[in-house]
Amino acid sequence: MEQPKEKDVLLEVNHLSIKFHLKNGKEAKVVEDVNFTIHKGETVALVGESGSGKSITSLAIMRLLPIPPGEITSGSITLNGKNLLTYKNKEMSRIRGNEISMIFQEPMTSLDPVFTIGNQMIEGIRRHQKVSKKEAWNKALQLLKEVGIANAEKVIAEYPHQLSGGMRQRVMIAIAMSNNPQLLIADEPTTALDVTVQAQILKLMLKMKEEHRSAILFITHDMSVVAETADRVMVMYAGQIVEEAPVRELFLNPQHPYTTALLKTMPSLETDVKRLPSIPGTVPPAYALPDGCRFAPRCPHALAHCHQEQPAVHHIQEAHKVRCHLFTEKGELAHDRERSFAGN
Ligand SMILES: Nc1ncnc2c1ncn2[C@@H]1O[C@H](COP(=O)(O)OP(=O)(O)OP(=O)(O)O)[C@@H](O)[C@H]1O
Repeated sequence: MEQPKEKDVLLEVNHLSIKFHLKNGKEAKVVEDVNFTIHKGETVALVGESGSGKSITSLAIMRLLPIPPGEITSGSITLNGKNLLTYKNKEMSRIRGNEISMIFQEPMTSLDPVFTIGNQMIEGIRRHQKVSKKEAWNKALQLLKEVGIANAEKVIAEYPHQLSGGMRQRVMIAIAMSNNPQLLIADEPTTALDVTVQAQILKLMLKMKEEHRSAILFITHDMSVVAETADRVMVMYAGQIVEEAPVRELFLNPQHPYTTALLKTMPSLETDVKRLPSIPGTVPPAYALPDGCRFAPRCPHALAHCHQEQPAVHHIQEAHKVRCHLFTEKGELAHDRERSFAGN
């Protein structure tokens, strides 16, 4: 993909921080000072282990966070220059399913079991477009064909439970694309499917994205999926983005020790899949974050300093940023860290 231009900015998340007020009186800082931009037509992956805050970030963009107990403590989420956080609920329901759509891991949670696929699709289309029932029906049928459902005339009259997991996810993609969204948020859309169907669904999402000229925010914990889909990658750890880079750059030149560790969890042709490494330790809970760098307790390169002070974000290159004490202000390896790397 060509270098995006400033005027092509679609979504801007600035200094977003979110906390949850827990029943035991504690506070959980689930997202902290998250900043990123998505350009028109771009596919951006948000990657990280379970519990890192990926879903909470996407729910905040959709304005679907449970508030309370959730609270957006700072920041803005701007779509086409307008801050979604200032919208009234009614205005936001016009944006949702229209300018921004979302696909979840488990389609049964979004599909209504008591309505046929056709009725659900028509409802969604007519909520945002002034078309007759007949026109909406034809559009639904055409979309089902576009997502590769061969017997669309039969499926349109069926109920969600009558379809396989892969078919339901195809239907969800058809519904998500039915109003030509500018941004599609896909939260682990293939995790529940078997490997062959996963590959088909990923291919289909990218095809639909091209045809409808949408951008995608792709949420996943799977680096292989990132390699196949994304233009740009953001790595999230314990509520913060710790590294961001174009996909090729991230895979060839990862800088954050967490990114390096995540990449090692990726199967390759040479790896024995049964012996795939996992990252030692776990993501700290958002109500008990460590002092200093949040990854320091698991980091093989951590020094005393890392356990005391939060690292700032450094630019390695224009589009490559990393939040780590390994780097000085100029984005160069810090002296003492250079020695630590050399020793490993
Ligand atoms: N309703 C809630 N109340 C309190 N804490 C919550 C709530 N929902 C999520 N969290 C916490 O927010 C943090 C981030 O969760 P989130 O679901 O965004 O992670 P994730 O990276 O998407 O993980 P996964 O891949 O498992 O979905 C976790 O520590 C989680 O326990």
